[in-house]
Amino acid sequence: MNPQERIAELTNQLNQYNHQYYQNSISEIDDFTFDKLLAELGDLETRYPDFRQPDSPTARVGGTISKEFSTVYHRFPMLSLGNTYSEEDLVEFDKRVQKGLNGQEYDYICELKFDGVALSMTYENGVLVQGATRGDGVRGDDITNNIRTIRTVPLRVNATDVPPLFEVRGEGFLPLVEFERINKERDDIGEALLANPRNAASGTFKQQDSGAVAKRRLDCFLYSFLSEPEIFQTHEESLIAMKQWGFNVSQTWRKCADIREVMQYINEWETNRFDLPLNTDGIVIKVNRYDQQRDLGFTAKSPRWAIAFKYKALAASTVLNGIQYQVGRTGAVTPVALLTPVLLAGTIVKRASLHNANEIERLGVMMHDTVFVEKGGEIIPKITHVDLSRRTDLSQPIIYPTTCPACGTPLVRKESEANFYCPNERGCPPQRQARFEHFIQRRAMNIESLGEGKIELLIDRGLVQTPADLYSLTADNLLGIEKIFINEESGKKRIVSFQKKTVENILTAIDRSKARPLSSVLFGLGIRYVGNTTAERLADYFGSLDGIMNASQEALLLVPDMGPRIAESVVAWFADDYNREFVERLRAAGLQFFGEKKVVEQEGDTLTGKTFLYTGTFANFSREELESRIEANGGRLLSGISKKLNYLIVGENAGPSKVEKAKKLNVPLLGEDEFMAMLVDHPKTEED
Ligand SMILES: NC(=O)c1ccc[n+]([C@@H]2O[C@H](COP(=O)([O-])OP(=O)(O)OC[C@H]3O[C@@H](n4cnc5c(N)ncnc54)[C@H](O)[C@@H]3O)[C@@H](O)[C@H]2O)c1
Ligand SMILES: [Zn+2]
Repeated sequence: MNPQERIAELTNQLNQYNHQYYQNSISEIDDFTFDKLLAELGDLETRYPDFRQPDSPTARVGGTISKEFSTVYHRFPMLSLGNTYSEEDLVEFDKRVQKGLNGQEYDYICELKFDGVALSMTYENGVLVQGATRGDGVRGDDITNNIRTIRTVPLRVNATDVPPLFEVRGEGFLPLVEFERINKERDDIGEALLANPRNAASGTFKQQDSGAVAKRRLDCFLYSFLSEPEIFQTHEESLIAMKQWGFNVSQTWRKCADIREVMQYINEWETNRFDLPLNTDGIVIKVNRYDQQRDLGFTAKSPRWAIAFKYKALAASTVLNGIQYQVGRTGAVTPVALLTPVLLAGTIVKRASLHNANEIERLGVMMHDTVFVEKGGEIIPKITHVDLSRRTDLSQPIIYPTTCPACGTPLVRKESEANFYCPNERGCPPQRQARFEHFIQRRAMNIESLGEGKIELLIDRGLVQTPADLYSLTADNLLGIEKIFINEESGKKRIVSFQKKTVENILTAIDRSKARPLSSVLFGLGIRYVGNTTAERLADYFGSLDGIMNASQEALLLVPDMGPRIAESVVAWFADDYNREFVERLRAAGLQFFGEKKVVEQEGDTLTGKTFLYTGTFANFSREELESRIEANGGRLLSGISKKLNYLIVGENAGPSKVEKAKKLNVPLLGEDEFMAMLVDHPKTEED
């Protein structure tokens, strides 16, 4: 391939990766490879400037704006950062700075490079008035409502010494524990898992429903302050002041007198960064003094006074000795690689995740291969590739099981799903075990004193078959039973036994669980896709388990935010005699089958069969009032604008993108007065 063709190819390829990454929150390749390709393109363009393409990703910030949000123009451009993975390049950077400053003294501020989404927040008279994404650097998406859900972002700054108009910038992110929690919940109800915290954060910030955004506890670290005129002399001053004003500034930054101290900072954080509550992919080095920053200036894409040093993902090479196939509650089979123990980022790694059968195929990995494992954002490291140079005759193809490793039932693969499933829902031991664990969890029946091997023991002894059996347990059944568990890896023994105190605690917890609300009971049943929130909505809407159990798919779809996939799953679950019998036994045990029906009393039926959505604020209703009036008069709320929408109610400060979209789809717009008129059942006049 000649240089011209290579330049065209790289431009095209990188623009596509950018599109996926920024618009769809998907990484099609890893960052290191992306950065290598981008550097290759940059080199080629320097050598063959005539072949550079007008849309080259080397000269532009990678993102764009989207149609779903209104567009805002940044007062100061939001740029990218030059990056490097090598210390030599850093020394080069330092030389350029030195030269650019003509022998002046300077120092650096080092910060960690937080791996999330760049955010900009504007404050007027101390009040947060706008929050935006970086977009293409010049314009971004107005995501103010979503940014308001971040607890650590002050809605108002109470200090008297802030300028009347200023902007702060930072990195919005999903904390690692939150990422793990969401994925555990998703796994629990059979939802596809989120790929990594960065892409999850990016996808969350772009959601239309800020209520849904609030449920994911996003956070943000601030690293920049902008105002005109400038009120600080140095970046250091700005970090200190922002912290004092109540902004969330990570206290991991450090002032460094020269590039040697910068290197030291880099080395210290190489492994320490894994103890932070979020992913970091490097550090950012900034010239401290603002006047010097100004002297150094910008390229089209990034400041000349800063650079990002990125850590290569920490990798180690080891041998794949075996694969353990784990079966989850929904029957999904997940392969886990068993490795010769190896030290990686300060911890001994023995296992790595392999996700699913596709992943094994993609990697082309064979048993006894030497493989590279990397610690990325996730807690469990992953296998990134095979060291083919070390493949020997010992390597054996991996034969993915066709039957369940736990119960021997032939596995099935549903269309459009990457996982194989064991369909033996009832008899398969790990599935049964996981069903118990789901049932006793805090957000369900809250009998967590039964955890850690106790359920296993009860099942072993034949004391329980289904969670309904818990309600017939007596002290006589339980007292004194015990089992010794031996950890396969460490060989350590653990004794689980039911002593008097334990038995009392468990029986009390079981008894108390009878008072758990309807929504918890419903969640505890373990219906696929019925998470906590869905269970609450169903309970609020129907007010009784029988109501839900006997509802048709159409009736279920009337519940706010209910989609066909969930409705189908609910109907199918209750259609099963085995499940019905389980439910009847829970009823007999005295669980809560009734709840408070929180759905508003019917006022009238003038809106029957019509669908609504609203935008903006209203003189006569709060959001909640508006919603309940729609429902009380037989109407139904939709969560987005589509052809199915009959009316968009438009209030003050309505979202222009919603209005535009409605117009495009010919959805009629209603003013507040027009909507109120619809609520009144017009009496017939004498003339008709
Ligand atoms: N895997 C893929 O498909 C893919 C595609 C596109 C981009 N990428 C990755 O994204 C990078 C490009 O993204 P980019 O243009 O946002 O550049 P960048 O992420 O390398 O650097 C700029 C960003 O760093 C962030 N940042 C974090 N901590 C900071 C701090 N303390 N101070 C200042 N900024 C801080 C800011 O959000 C800023 O916008 C690429 O180098 C690549 O690694 C990956
Ligand atoms: Zn099975």
